[in-house]
Amino acid sequence: MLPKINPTTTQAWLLLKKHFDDEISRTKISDLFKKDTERFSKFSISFDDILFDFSKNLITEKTMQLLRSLAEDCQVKSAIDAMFNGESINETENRAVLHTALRNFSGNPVMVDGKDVMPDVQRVLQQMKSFAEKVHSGEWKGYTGKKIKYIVNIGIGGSDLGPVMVTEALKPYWIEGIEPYFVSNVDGTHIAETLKKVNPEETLFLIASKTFTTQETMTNAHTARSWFLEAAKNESEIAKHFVALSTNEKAVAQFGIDTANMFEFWDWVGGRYSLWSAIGLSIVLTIGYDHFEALLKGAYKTDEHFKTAPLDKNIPVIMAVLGIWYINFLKAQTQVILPYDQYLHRFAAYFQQGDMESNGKSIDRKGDEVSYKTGPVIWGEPGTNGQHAFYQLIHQGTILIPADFIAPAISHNPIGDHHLKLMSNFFAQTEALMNGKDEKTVREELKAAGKTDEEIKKLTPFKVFKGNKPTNSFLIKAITPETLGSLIALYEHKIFVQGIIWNIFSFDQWGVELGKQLAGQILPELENNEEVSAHDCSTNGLINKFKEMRK
Ligand SMILES: O=P(O)(O)OC[C@H]1O[C@@](O)(CO)[C@@H](O)[C@@H]1O
Repeated sequence: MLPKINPTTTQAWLLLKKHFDDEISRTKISDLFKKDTERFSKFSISFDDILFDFSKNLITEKTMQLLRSLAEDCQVKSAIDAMFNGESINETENRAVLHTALRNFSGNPVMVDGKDVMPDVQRVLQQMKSFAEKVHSGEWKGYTGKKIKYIVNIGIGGSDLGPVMVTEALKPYWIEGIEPYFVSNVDGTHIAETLKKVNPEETLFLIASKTFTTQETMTNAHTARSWFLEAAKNESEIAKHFVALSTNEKAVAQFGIDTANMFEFWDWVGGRYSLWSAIGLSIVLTIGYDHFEALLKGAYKTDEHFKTAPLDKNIPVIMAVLGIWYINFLKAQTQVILPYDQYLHRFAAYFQQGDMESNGKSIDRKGDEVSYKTGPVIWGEPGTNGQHAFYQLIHQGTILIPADFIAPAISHNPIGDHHLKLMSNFFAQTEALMNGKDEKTVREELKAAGKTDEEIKKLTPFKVFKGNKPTNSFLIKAITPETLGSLIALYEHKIFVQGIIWNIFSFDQWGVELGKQLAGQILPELENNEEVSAHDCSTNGLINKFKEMRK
């Protein structure tokens, strides 16, 4: 069981509040750098091919000591051990939380309810490996004897976002002749547009669903099945073109997929933490098993770091407590993730589910309403595009937005001077956010530009940058399967630590149920032309207008 400590009752929380009021509220990050030339070395950590620089945060050594104390007061270390040891820390669903077991290369067992789960984990990994080898070699053929070329993953949320993000991030590693596609939305456009790009003879559908009951996925799966049978005619051909990734063998069989073509995973794997499991089959088919294993090993390295590093040298713990510092003491409500790497264009989207579905909670582990802020809004776009979209607000807006900057030192596409220009922006933005530009400098620049005194007086307020905007920088040697695995796991564990300190349960998602439930009630109302009146007048009005528009 997890500790049930209200963080606001800890001594560290009270001291942090005083620390902010007495010191930090009047501190400038740029001044801290002026006072301490060793600041970068004090507040950065090298972790294999990843440099984590957190020196451009609004923190002092005292801040970090107090934040570490907060983690200690909230018993973060024992919670970490409880997770890795397979305790049922997902208490509302009475499940363990063991996505870490999926990438456990220690050789040690992982016990769930008295059983070592590692033999099953390794069996499924081997099943994924040998299946992918058959597909890639052409041993596995479609119903007309052709090799598989198109992989269509049908899934949503954790059964989609992870495979999409990883296959996009690792595009340089794609296997020649394999094209992955992902269908998630129940909007018919999604599958319609995808099916235009593939053909039945060369397409393998992966029906990815932990529960195998999700409306969007089942609807898309049945549409794909009908589309396929229009060409193949015989239901016996389905087995060559449909496999299932699920925990629900019964539902898979009921759908009509041979359970021999099922790649299983288990209820102790959360959907948003499942890319390491059978849900990752689309990744294996796209980049090959060896690269998928490297991804797992990268995450495993982070797991070992997370388990063993002291709290003040523990990257996920530092990421987590910095987030709490900004959310609970400096009143930030969002966190932006800015990967300066086009291949990582779905990285922020992935952690929208990972973070917001984990920590978007308002009831604590005792069942009481929390009295403090919890999970932030996660958002972001690749650099430099974000600079031309929303950096105005980050630089000169009225809300504090802590930012994570991520970039590879080495590009997979070293064309001309593109990468140096990208990186010059990466370095410049965190510097600009920290230092800003003061009034004196603005006036001098305007004067040098030949502006009149009147123009200078008028323009200066708009051109001042207050600065003092906090950022983290992750400088990665190159985005490879291994470094990507490590990076993803860093964020996973950051989310875990924040949930522990916020005294919430990060591994259930009851908040997604009500909408689905009401949609199930409304759907039959849409299937006839009768006027509805069972809802509020807005919902009634909208539904009735919808019907009118379609006449
Ligand atoms: O994998 P499945 O069972 O189809 O669930 C898909 C997604 O739906 C949820 O919103 C839960 O209902 C996410 O947590 C989950 O990743």
